[in-house]
Amino acid sequence: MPPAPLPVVALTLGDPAGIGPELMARLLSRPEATRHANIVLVGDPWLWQQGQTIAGVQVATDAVDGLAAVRARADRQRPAFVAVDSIAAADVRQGQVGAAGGQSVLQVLNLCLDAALAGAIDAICFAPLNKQAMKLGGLRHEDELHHFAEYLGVSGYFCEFNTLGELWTSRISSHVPLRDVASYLSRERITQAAELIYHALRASGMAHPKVAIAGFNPHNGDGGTCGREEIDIIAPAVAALQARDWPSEAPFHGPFPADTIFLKAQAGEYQAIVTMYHDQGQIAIKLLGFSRGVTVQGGLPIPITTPAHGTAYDIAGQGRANAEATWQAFLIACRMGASRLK
Ligand SMILES: NC(=O)C1=CN([C@@H]2O[C@H](COP(=O)(O)OP(=O)(O)OC[C@H]3O[C@@H](n4cnc5c(N)ncnc54)[C@H](O)[C@@H]3O)[C@@H](O)[C@H]2O)C=CC1
Ligand SMILES: NCC(=O)COP(=O)(O)O
Repeated sequence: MPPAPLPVVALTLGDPAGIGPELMARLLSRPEATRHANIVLVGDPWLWQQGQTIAGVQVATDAVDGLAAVRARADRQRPAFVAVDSIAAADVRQGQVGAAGGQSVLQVLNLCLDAALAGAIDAICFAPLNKQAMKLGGLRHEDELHHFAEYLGVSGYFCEFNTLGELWTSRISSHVPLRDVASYLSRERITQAAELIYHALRASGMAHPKVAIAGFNPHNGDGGTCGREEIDIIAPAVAALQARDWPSEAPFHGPFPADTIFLKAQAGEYQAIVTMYHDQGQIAIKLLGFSRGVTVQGGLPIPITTPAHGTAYDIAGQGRANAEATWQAFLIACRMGASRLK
């Protein structure tokens, strides 16, 4: 029997002024990488070379004309390389925000999104980008996920999943100022974020994921004396979820005080937590495993993953970046990409 086809997974170098090129060089220097996917790296040749130099590795690649040529390659033992001309070396100041860097990231990601829409690739794993640079470089949305959703024509609920091994989180609000967060809370958004992560975990192979819904105010609002969002919005959303027709016990529970729910999830009681805002989930996930955290862009028609950490400008160019989260993001992209081929 012929071996199962490998998913075509596109990798990008991320923000040129950050640690992304170094991370991708470390990732691709692992010989086992090409056993998980038919890999195609998309980037500027000078930047790829710089990343390898910083990481202290050299990785042989096969030049291909475009992303459409990758699936049919005979030899997948080396990553394919699609060269782009998105930025000049003279326009990059390592460790500094730059509009040219943000524009370059958008150009490369759009190329990958076009390839995904054309069916030429099965998943994308991107190295960290810098949202400030991207906004300077032309991003019109609060973050890249909103850009992806518009580009791919998504009409349903989408949000980042932050994952650490078997523990996943979804969000009601994301890259918005903290003072605006309360205005994002609604029964509809909470039920959609809960169902989205439930179905994503089921699709990833978990038969009966249990989902906890976090509260919003300190101590879950202390019976309404410290904020009413739990009573007015979150508890009714959980009740609406529980009232639906589930094959066995309803998989949704809450709201729970946000400062302790991660302890229960860590003990295995829940596999997912719906968080109300970015740092409610991310502080916990990053404390539990900074070097393994992965962000999955949830609700999109193709899998897109990235490490949970960012561009780390303070250590860019120093050869000190830990590539484990990038490796985990790559493995998730490979798994999700492979499941689309079945
Ligand atoms: N995957 C992505 O595209 C992500 C991008 N970002 C973006 O990154 C930019 C900077 O974000 P920050 O909040 O400063 O977080 P950051 O994760 O870039 O840096 C926070 C601290 O963690 C350290 N760190 C991060 N990654 C590391 C690694 N692989 N190895 C060793 N140390 C590491 C940094 O040196 C720094 O001290 C922002 O524009 C943000 O939007 C943030 C998270 C994810
Ligand atoms: N660029 C991806 C990104 O910023 C996701 O990180 P986070 O919002 O999950 O912290």
